[in-house]
Amino acid sequence: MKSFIEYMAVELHLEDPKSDYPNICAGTDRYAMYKVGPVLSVSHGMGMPSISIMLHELFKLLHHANCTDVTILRIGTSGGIGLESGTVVITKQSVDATFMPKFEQVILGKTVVRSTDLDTDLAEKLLQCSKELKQFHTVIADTMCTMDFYEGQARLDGAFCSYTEKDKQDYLAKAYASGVRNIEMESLVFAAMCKLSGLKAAVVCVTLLDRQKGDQVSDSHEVLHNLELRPQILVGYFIKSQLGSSGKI
Ligand SMILES: O=P(O)(O)O[C@H]1O[C@H](CO)[C@@H](O)[C@H]1O
Ligand SMILES: O=c1cc[nH]c(=O)[nH]1
Repeated sequence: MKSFIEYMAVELHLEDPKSDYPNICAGTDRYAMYKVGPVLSVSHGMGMPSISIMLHELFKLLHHANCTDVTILRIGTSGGIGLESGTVVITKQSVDATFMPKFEQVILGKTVVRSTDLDTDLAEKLLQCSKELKQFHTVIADTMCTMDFYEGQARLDGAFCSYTEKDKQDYLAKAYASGVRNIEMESLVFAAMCKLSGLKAAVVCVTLLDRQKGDQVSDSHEVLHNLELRPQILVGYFIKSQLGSSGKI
C-alpha cells in the first residue's frame, strides 16, 4: 500500500523529498492506509470478512470527509483459468463458487442476496488504458470469488482434499465455460458493497498461475513481484489520466 502511494506520488508529480507517507491507521493493526493528493491506498487483508469490515469503515470515513466523485479500485492477485500467468483481468462480473453473480449474507437470521454488478464503463476505460500502455495482456472477464484458497478454489494441495484431479479439472472447465477467467477471495462483497453505496468500482487482478496447470504459486519472488506490479501500473495510469482530464492535477 505504501509503495503504491510512493509510486503515485511520482506519477502525479506530488512527491516531496522531505515527506514520508505515514500509515493513517497506525492505531490499529486491522489495515494500513496511505494518502497522496486525492489518492487513498488501503490494505484489506484476505477474504470477504476482512475486506467488508474495511469497506464499512472506509465508506463512513469518505462520508464524514465529504468526499465526492469517488472511484474504488481493488488491485490484487488471483489464480487464472486458461490464461497465461501475468495476464491482468478486469472483472466484468464477480460470481460466487457456483458461478452466480450474487453475494449472500445472513442479516438478522435471514439470507439477504445482493447484486455484484460492477461499472461496465469503468472496466472499458481500464482496458483502454492497458491498450495504451502496451506492457501486458489484459482482458475483461468474470472473476470467481471463493471463501477459501484451498478446497474452495479446487486445489489438491491443502491439508484436506476430498476430490480427484479429474473432479478439479471438470470444475475449472465449468467455471471457464461460464465465463470465469480468474479466482480470488474478495471481489464478491467488494462489488456488492460498492454497488450498494453507489460508488463506481472495479477489480483489477493479475493472474499468478494457470490453475488448469497446477495449484502452487511457484515463480521466484522477483518474478512474482514484477507480476504484482501490473495492476498498480494499470490503475496508476488510469488515475493519472482521469485526474489529468478533469484538471485536478
Ligand atoms: O493479492 P490479494 O489482494 O491478497 O488477493 C488474493 O490473494 C489472497 C490469497 O493468496 C486473497 O486475498 C486473494 O483474493
Ligand atoms: O490462485 C490464487 C492466487 C492468488 N489468489 C487466490 O485467491 N488464488
